[in-house]
Amino acid sequence: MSAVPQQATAPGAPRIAVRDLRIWYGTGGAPVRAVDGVDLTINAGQTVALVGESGCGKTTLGRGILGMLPPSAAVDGEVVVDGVDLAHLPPRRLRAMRGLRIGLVFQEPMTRLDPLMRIGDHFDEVLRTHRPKMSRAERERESVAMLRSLGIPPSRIRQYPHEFSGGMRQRIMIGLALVLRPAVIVADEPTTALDVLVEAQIVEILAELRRNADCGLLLITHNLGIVAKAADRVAVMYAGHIVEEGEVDRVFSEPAHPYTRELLRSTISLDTSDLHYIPGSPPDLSAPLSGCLFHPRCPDAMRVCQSRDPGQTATAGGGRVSCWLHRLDELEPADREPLPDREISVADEA
Ligand SMILES: Nc1ncnc2c1ncn2[C@@H]1O[C@H](COP(=O)(O)OP(=O)(O)OP(=O)(O)O)[C@@H](O)[C@H]1O
Repeated sequence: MSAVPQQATAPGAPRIAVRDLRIWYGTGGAPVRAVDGVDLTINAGQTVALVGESGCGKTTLGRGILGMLPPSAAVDGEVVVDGVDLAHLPPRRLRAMRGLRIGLVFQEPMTRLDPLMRIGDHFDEVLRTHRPKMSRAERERESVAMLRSLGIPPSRIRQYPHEFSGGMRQRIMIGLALVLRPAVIVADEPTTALDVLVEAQIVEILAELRRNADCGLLLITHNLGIVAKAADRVAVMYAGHIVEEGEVDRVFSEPAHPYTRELLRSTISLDTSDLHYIPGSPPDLSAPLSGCLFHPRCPDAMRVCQSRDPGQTATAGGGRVSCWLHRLDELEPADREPLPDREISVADEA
């Protein structure tokens, strides 16, 4: 497969910086704090995977970055893309930025491609809207180059979406996001609707994208196998917070947070027939707990964990973790005692 077109941003320069982002949904009762003080940076050419159990806020964070939240959501904090804070842009300027600076890859491409439009016309429309000065010939050249870079023969440019396989349609979606050379692409579960073989192709494309394009990619996925193959860094989300972030290899081989460790254990392994799961369930985000939010389910919980937020501690390789186990030297002996009433939340599950 040939390379995705190159851009001029210095390798490793930040393309997006999310700072203290908070997103909550007003539901009539207490607000649901779906994203609660998230910091995240994605550099040029870097893929950051966002993982965590269902309901921990991954999609809300992705949509917050894209400025595509429902009207019931309120936002505070910063989403800085190439120096512009998107979280505080008026809706019209935000719409212009979206697509141009931030691309989006959806789970199910068929719902996003117009069945009555040829593939070439999809590319043409995107380029015409966002790059009005481009000539027709230039637009066609760009479209053909993009299709070729994604392994789709340019001869198919006049075909309709239904003439492509599911995997090819997803590649076309990736191409439509990439053709504008955005600073960052958000891909929310891009392989969920695909079979295993096609999923492997998409993973390869995402890995290729990481090597050759200089945009940043936020990859939201439940599939830790994909994270291992396609991401540079992983951010582990729990109850609206990023509890651990770091290089994929390091986080997977030496998870610093008990939640990360339990999440990794809960994936089905070919080496074992045991199916491990994390007892209990994530907290109600409209009535957050004090202290570390994972403490009711944490096998390592200490007394301090139920009352005091652990803040963030740097880990090796430029990572970070929010866990008192990494700040033991700051604790009194009484703080370090194991938490006696943890079984309550496990019983809740039953
Ligand atoms: N439109 C909405 N209105 C109110 N609450 C919402 C809305 N969307 C999501 N939520 C709540 O926000 C929290 C985070 O949901 P979100 O979909 O972001 O999690 P997720 O990690 O992406 O889950 P999944 O992996 O199942 O997609 C959940 O408690 C969810 O019920």
